[in-house]
Amino acid sequence: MNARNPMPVVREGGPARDEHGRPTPIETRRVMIECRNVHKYYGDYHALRGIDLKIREAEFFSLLGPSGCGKTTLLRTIAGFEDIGSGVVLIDGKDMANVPANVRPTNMVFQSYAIFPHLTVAENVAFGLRRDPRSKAEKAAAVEEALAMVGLRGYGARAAHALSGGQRQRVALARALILKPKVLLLDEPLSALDRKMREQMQVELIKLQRQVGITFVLVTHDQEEALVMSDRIAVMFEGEIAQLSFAEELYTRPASRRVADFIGVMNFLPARILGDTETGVRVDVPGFGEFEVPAANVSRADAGDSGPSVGFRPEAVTLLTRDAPAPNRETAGAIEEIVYYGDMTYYDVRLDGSARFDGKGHPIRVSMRNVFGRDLPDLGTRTRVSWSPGSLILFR
Ligand SMILES: Nc1ncnc2c1ncn2[C@@H]1O[C@H](COP(=O)(O)OP(=O)(O)OP(=O)(O)O)[C@@H](O)[C@H]1O
Repeated sequence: MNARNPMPVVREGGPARDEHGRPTPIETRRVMIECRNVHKYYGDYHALRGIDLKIREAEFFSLLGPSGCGKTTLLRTIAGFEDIGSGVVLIDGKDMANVPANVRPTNMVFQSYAIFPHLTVAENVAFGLRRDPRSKAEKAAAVEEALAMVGLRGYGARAAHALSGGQRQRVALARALILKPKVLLLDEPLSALDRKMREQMQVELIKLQRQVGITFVLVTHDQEEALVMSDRIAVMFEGEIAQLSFAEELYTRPASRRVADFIGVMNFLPARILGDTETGVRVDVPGFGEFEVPAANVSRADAGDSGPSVGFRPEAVTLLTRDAPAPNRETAGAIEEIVYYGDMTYYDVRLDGSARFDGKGHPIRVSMRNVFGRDLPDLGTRTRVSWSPGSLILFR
């Protein structure tokens, strides 16, 4: 805060901002949703196993995990559609124990848009205001404002059944936002859309969330969607949170091999631990040889049955073309698979000596941006891979 501007600038419903108008860091914001040791049973089935989390003001938060991990159950628990076995759910500091769903400061948008096809767009949006005491004219203005917010200005008189999937989801969003909830809960809202529309709506949702400045909680099983949209992400497996981190940290510093495997593509190679040093851990990895993994890259999580391994992303190593400058470290190998994606290509490279531990050999996946007009290496070509110990993570 500076002298000219002693009060934090607070937008309606949004987070506090610094003197440059930037939102304050998420960790310092007010807690909007808190779960303390939440357990949920369906009969004998233990669906939520001690959920602890804090979601903050004006944050875009995602619950990510495979089918059946409990993310929808957790979202419905926050909304008040599910009773919990034990634990506490607080919203904006208030215990929700005896607060029914319809009076919680939350609103939910579902995958199936749940709009009424026989009503107009405006009638659908106004449905949220049916118990609102405001005058007809005031409500009509609010509807128009909500439609403008989701990019549907002037669509009010249209029949809802004549809309595209993306437009219907916008109507559902407008209907949820018109009630000015403190929290918007989104259960796989984009999963019914085709890829192009989904990507467009992802960007629009991010913009919308910034504009309205309220807390969004998104349920998704799509890791790319979670990374694109979220400030922070909770990865869930079997009713538990395996990692709760900022998107970039989750990708670059997964807390366990399982999280690493779930988020994006990750190469794993078996590692022999040679010993701890003052600055890290010395390892021996087939194809890479002996080197030291810096302490910051040593995962604290148990590697489990699979034994110690090093993991790295396809973009963490580089395929060297003939004219490349001298690399950090390099290993030779042969390209045994090529998967072309237009803007980039995956190369599966079998490194020399990669079969040293178990005789099987382990191809690694390397990604490379395609440069227009430059020839791509062919299948079977000998190549060099450049890497550095700092871009590998040790799971021990
Ligand atoms: N009403 C219910 N009665 C009994 N079991 C349920 C009920 N709802 C969910 N479950 C079970 O609880 C577990 C978690 O379900 P939930 O819907 O929360 O998973 P999810 O992570 O959202 O998965 P998906 O992406 O498939 O929806 C699943 O094993 C599911 O079968």
